[in-house]
Amino acid sequence: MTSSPPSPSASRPARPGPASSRTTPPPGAPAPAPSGEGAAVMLASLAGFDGCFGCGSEAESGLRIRHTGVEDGVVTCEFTVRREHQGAPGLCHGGVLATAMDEALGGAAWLLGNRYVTGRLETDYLAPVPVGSDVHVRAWCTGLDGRKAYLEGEARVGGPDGPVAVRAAGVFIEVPQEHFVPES
Ligand SMILES: CCCCCCCCCCCCCC(=O)SCCNC(=O)CCNC(=O)[C@H](O)C(C)(C)COP(=O)(O)OP(=O)(O)OC[C@H]1O[C@@H](n2cnc3c(N)ncnc32)[C@H](O)[C@@H]1OP(=O)(O)O
Repeated sequence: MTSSPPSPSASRPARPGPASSRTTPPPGAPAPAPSGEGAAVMLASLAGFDGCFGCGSEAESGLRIRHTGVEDGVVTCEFTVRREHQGAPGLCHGGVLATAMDEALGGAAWLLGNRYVTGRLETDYLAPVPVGSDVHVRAWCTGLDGRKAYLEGEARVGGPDGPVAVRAAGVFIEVPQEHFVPES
């Protein structure tokens, strides 16, 4: 009689959530109440800037991520994996997917009504993402602690309810406008 190997779900422990201790808000850190006002103020402050590698229309080599909405504090965006995004043959590069997560978590941070930069970004890759895929990303804030905003997000393949390919958690740090360098 031949025996078959145990199924992955039987042999491996369940995967933990995306956040490590460094991307988990400290006990008591408030989760912000959703508000559309912060997004409006921040979008106005970015008016005329199209150079973002993630979402900028003027960034020719960028991902051209499309921001599709904000609801109850959750930011949604999407992009299509092109040939130039490959890592291994036929599959999206992990750094490209990390960029998309950075963009979405960053958007959920800026939604809070202040300017934030990425301090730490953690990513779990759960499934390969083929070239040609539409990748749907969502992100939300899990807590605020002084200048630190804690964020989580996930990327799904093929549609908003498709299989989860990436999960991410991060800490974004609030900075003043003067942190940025004016374009020359
Ligand atoms: C819908 C809305 C759409 C909006 C669209 C817009 C989308 C935009 C999307 C954009 C997406 C793309 C986004 C991008 O690509 S952002 C570009 C990539 N990121 C950077 O360039 C950041 C580079 N780093 C720095 O500039 C400085 O180190 C910063 C400013 C971050 C801190 O230096 P600063 O001297 O100012 O502050 P501090 O050192 O006193 O630290 C302050 C607090 O922060 C805590 N800390 C610091 N580092 C980390 C860390 N790694 N993990 C955890 N925590 C960290 C630190 O412990 C301290 O906590 P506490 O001691 O107070 O408790």
